[in-house]
Amino acid sequence: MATASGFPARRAALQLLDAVMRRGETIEQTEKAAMKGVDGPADRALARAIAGETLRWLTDLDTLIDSATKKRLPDDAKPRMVLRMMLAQALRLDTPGHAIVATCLPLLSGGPRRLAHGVFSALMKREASLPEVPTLSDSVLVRWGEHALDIAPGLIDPPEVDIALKDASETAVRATDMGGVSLMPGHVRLPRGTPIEQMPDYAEGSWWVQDLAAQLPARLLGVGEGERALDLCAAPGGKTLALAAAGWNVTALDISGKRLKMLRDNLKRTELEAEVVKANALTYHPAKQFGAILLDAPCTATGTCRRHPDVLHRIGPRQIGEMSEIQQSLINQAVEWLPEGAMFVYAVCSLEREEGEDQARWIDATFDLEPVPVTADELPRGIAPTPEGWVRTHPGMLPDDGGLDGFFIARWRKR
Ligand SMILES: C[S@@+](CC[C@H](N)C(=O)[O-])C[C@H]1O[C@@H](n2cnc3c(N)ncnc32)[C@H](O)[C@@H]1O
Repeated sequence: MATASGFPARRAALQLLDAVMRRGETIEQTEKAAMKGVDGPADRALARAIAGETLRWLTDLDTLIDSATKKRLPDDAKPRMVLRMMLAQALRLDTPGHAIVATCLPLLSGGPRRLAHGVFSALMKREASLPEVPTLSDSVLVRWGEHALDIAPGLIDPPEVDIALKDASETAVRATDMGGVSLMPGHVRLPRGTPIEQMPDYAEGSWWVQDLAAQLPARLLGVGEGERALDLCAAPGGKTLALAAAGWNVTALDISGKRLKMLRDNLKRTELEAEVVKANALTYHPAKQFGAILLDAPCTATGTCRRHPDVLHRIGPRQIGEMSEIQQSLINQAVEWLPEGAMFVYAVCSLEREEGEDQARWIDATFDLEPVPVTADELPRGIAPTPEGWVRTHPGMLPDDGGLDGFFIARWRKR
């Protein structure tokens, strides 16, 4: 069988899915290798979309497959993965059936093509469909508990594109000019798929891409008026840019040279300034004192499940446990460096209680820090602080405005 023109994109999607499901890797880690031989941005976007939709709807796709097979296909069997991809294209991307068959069955060359073809055709014939809202896996349902059913509708589609403005006084004008809407001063939301880097004023540097929830931690430190702030896990720099734009004299520290290169590029494009330090925060010795420390800690990133649905299948108790230990080590360091009266903001883009609420309780119980509760007027309309004065966002919030990422944020002052 000659391979159809869309075959390389499907092969790449299969490799992306294999990397996530079998090896627990992120899409980003594997993308470069998987995309070899895929020509052009449209085909690369297609490969990403197939993998993304498959991961987002995996539980429901499996239910359909199981309803059409006499003997259950093992979870990691190649025909199951190819069938998941085929159905995701038919039911989520509106790809015509003949194109799906022509580009996906060759992925099973030398294998059970007839079985996959038969299952796919049977499901198409009976007009199989997906539920309105993706069904979360049992392990995610258990972890997210009472929030799970609220979060799931936020996963139906990939998110729109949020940008943060360097100058919040331009919010209304920019929103109108760019065809977006603003959910708080300094924020503009653009339609899904907006080709950011091709926008006429991208190079001008008066804004950067940053989810609405990710814009909150730096804002909670207020304006800097030239005071020193340490952005402790800073790269690629979204929060460094926000702090610098708010008048802080920022030291941006990160362990990753590759990610710091992105941070430097971001500073250059936006013409903002920060001292950039490549160091391990756990062994670093700051030579100066800071009026504020922002710890946007490394985490499982399950709050970014709308744009990175691989987290729905890669993350489990082991990763959550490892991350919460690292977070506590980083918190220990940060608190040690806080002079009296200095502010401390802890943030994670995670939906896991162990990385968020439990860490805040541990901080309260362990250190001599005074909680500084977040107030409703510091947050977008429709998001309220928790009774403890923390911020907990998740993708099911602001449903009429397109949702936001999951973040946990809390604030203290050194007594
Ligand atoms: C959640 S990301 C930070 C995102 C960033 N604040 C932003 O807004 O763009 C966590 C960062 O922590 C860094 N990191 C992890 N362990 C570290 C350590 N021991 N010391 C310094 N940075 C570390 C990672 O390289 C990663 O860039």
